[in-house]
Amino acid sequence: MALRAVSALTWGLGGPGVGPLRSGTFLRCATQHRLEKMPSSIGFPEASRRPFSSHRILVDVDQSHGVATMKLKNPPVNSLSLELLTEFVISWEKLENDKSCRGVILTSNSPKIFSAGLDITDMYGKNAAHYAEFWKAVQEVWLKLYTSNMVVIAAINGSSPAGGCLMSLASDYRIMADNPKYTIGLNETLLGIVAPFWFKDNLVNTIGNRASEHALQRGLLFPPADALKIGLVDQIVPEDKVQSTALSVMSEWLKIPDHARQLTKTMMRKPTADRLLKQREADIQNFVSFISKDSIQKSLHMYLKFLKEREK
Ligand SMILES: CCCCCCCCC/C=C/C(=O)SCCNC(=O)CCNC(=O)[C@H](O)C(C)(C)COP(=O)(O)OP(=O)(O)OC[C@H]1O[C@@H](n2cnc3c(N)ncnc32)[C@H](O)[C@@H]1OP(=O)(O)O
Repeated sequence: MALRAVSALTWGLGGPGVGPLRSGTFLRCATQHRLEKMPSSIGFPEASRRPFSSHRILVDVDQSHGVATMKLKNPPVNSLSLELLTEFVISWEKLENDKSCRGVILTSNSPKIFSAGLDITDMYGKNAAHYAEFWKAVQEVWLKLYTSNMVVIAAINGSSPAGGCLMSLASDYRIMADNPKYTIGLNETLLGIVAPFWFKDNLVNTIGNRASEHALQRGLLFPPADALKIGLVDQIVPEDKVQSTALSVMSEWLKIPDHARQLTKTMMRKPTADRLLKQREADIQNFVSFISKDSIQKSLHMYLKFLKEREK
């Protein structure tokens, strides 16, 4: 609340930063000054924190800095189940409605896995109604992340295949733990399934057409250094610095006046989001008929078996 109040009083605009005063001079806003002093390595002072949570989502809002940290918590591998996706949307809407929240750091509660991607058990052995509900929830989470007015930074503190990679791609900036054991990428073809057009669009917008063609066809999973090389992530940092780096990057992004940044983001992303919005129902039907095929169910069965039986 305090952030909006200061900027609205000063310029009559929605976001802080550098803006024109009535006299025509320019001044740095008090909020921006506070952000520059934001401690990036020690976390938030207790007094300004407001945590809330559900079974699978933990949120900690630092109201004085306008930044929330959202952690996925779905052991053992943070798979994106229907329940998690549903809880995600509810928590996200809560943050969108909180006028004091200008940025979200999206991360995982598990130390080694950001997210194992879509929960395969939600795509295997269920009925058409379940598949439709599940896919609608996947679409909703992507649309919320991709079109959010808030600054979204993915703090990728572990492996991030498929749907986990998609959540990162939908963020504004990606910071990954520099551990060669972790990988990130859209590996759908390895499961015998196909990344839908909007996964592909988001990837192409991020790393370009040729790199996407290569990565998607082969279902490549990139270790952090390679992900950085192709622009799949923006920064790699030692494992224990992921959260503090995310906080300091966030403070840089929040120096930009919200209204200007938001309009720019909309200009860049709306055509891609609209492509899905225009054919959302058809995309659900495509998914349901594709995933219900015997051959695809067989592939998923084999993949689950492979996961259970492979040597660790
Ligand atoms: C036309 C177009 C239309 C549309 C066409 C359709 C488009 C669909 C798009 C799909 C997008 C996706 O995200 S598909 C999901 C892709 N995800 C993946 O391939 C990741 C697979 N998982 C892994 O690689 C690993 O589990 C990893 C995350 C690195 C963690 O390794 P660990 O060694 O720590 O853990 P594991 O022992 O492997 O896993 C622990 C348990 O979790 C299970 N598990 C692992 N990943 C799981 C998952 N995604 N969903 C469910 N369960 C999972 C394992 O089977 C184990 O079960 P138990 O043995 O019983 O304990």
